[in-house]
Amino acid sequence: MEKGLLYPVTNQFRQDQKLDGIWDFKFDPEAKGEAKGWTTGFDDPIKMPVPASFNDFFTDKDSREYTGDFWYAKKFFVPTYMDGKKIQLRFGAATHRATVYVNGQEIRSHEGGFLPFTADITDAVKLGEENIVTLKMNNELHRDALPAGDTATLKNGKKMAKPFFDFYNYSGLNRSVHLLAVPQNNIYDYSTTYEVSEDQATVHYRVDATDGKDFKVSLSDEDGNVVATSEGQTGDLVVKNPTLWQVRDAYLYTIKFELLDAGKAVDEYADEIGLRTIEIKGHEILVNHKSVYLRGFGRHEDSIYAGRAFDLNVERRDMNLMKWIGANSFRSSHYPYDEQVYKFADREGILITDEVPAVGFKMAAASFLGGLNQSFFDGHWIDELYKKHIDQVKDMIKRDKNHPSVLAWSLCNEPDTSTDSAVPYFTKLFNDSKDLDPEKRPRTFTLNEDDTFETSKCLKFPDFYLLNRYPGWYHKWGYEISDGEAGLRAELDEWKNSDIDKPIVFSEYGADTEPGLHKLPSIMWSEEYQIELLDMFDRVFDSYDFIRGEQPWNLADFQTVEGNMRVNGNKKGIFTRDRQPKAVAFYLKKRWTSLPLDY
Ligand SMILES: CCCN1C[C@@H](O)[C@H](O)[C@@H](C(=O)O)C1
Repeated sequence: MEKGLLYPVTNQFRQDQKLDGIWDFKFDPEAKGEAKGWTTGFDDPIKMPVPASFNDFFTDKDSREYTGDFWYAKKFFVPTYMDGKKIQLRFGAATHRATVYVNGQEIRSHEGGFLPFTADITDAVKLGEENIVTLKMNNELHRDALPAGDTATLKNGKKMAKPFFDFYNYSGLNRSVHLLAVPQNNIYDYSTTYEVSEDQATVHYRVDATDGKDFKVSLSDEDGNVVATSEGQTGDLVVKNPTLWQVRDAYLYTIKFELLDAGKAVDEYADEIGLRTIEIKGHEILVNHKSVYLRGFGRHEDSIYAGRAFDLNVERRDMNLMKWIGANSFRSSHYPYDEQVYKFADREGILITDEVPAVGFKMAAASFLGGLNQSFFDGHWIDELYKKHIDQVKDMIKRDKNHPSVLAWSLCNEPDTSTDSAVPYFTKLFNDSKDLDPEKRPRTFTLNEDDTFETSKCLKFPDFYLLNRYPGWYHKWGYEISDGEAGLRAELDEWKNSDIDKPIVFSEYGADTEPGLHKLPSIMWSEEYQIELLDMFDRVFDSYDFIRGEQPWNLADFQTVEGNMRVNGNKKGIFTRDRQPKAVAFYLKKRWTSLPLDY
């Protein structure tokens, strides 16, 4: 678990320099890089862009599909003005694990390919000189790691990723690398909680520094006017006649913390926050005490060329597509996204269900991807897995807790909850995570269609339900879709007649659709069928008032493992992988823009 995960800033006390660009890269299939001295660099490097997944740049299959150890290296200069500071390297995402060396000195290791970590290199760097950072990385999949899968060894000795999940195992330095210089005595974390009413908002804050509790705190509006001040490690900022952060109508204040030593400022950290509250009341999801109906998508960080790398250009396009279609939310399926995604959503007033990469915890569902047909939670790997799982839940919440756009935390995607062995695992997970978020936002996980009202043994844990349902695609498909609708209604009638009074959001449903394939009457894979399937689901959604959200799968087509069920990836996108609309996009736009924005 990381001590602090504040997003890097430059100010009068801090320096943030990105090391993005071309790095040296080399595969290490024999895992002998250390023995060969690669900790201080290596010959015959491949010139590799960062941030980027390495896979799709290559023209040979062995390189694209490479699984095992691989290395990055980059020379960087540390200016003398950083002398006296704590000097750090911050990696936005190293997928899936990394060991960091600076000038040949091992600094630290990190497990988990979708959350940042910081390496303190103060004692390893040479000031006023060129230094070298190298990373030994590895992208193998294991049942006791997130995301879950296996790594097979083929008869030719090459390793192969066997994901228990439906997205490509893109690997590498997928997000930016920052060279940071911060004061020895620095602010490393803060949190806020809110009370809001028409004429007043109160921001309860807490701020933590490595040494000292003497702080000055201010809150400014979007015009730079200071609207409230406070002092001390904890306190309240009271705003009269506030402009609240609303769904699709965002307003961001700037909170600024100054750390004082003997009355003199020695560090400062400023960030944008939104004044809003999140509640679940009965089967309603409330933002600022007002019921919200979620409409949006499951997504992936995925694009042509750079794979899973964060790309500002793609994110700008995706945000515009979501605004165009009338969406107000998305789930960060199936892993926490780059921090800049949350900043975009903060600005656009879009709600995020933030999901940790606990995906593939279900052998049966993974069977078409090569899993086994048994209960995942009966496995011998569970104890080791749990340590990594809760560690990444802690870091996800620590990193993302101050974003107004974060609505809820999804602690798992489609776990195997129909067996008794899942219950102790989820009991521990929900106990260990209940105090991590100062705002106590709702916690949930997605329920696969094997995990129904009848069969799941873990329905008591989620604060609201995320249902992934695929009648019309994975069963009762084509002309049989009417039986699919009947089955869906039968399950929802059980929820309706039960004593459960929590919101249900449909977090996945959809049909693979080849853009440009038209058929009258429809046929599966045609654009017409995708519309028919969504129209069936929408008829069902409109029949039950406890359904408080619809998030079809997926915003855009995305890459998966190759297989006889995938046509160059998953084609359930409402938009193509190059972000152009399929016919269904116009159907959804008409439905969603007919609803008030803040409905
Ligand atoms: C059946 C598993 C649920 N869901 C997970 C998601 O990651 C997949 O892409 C999606 C699908 O198969 O299209 C199904």
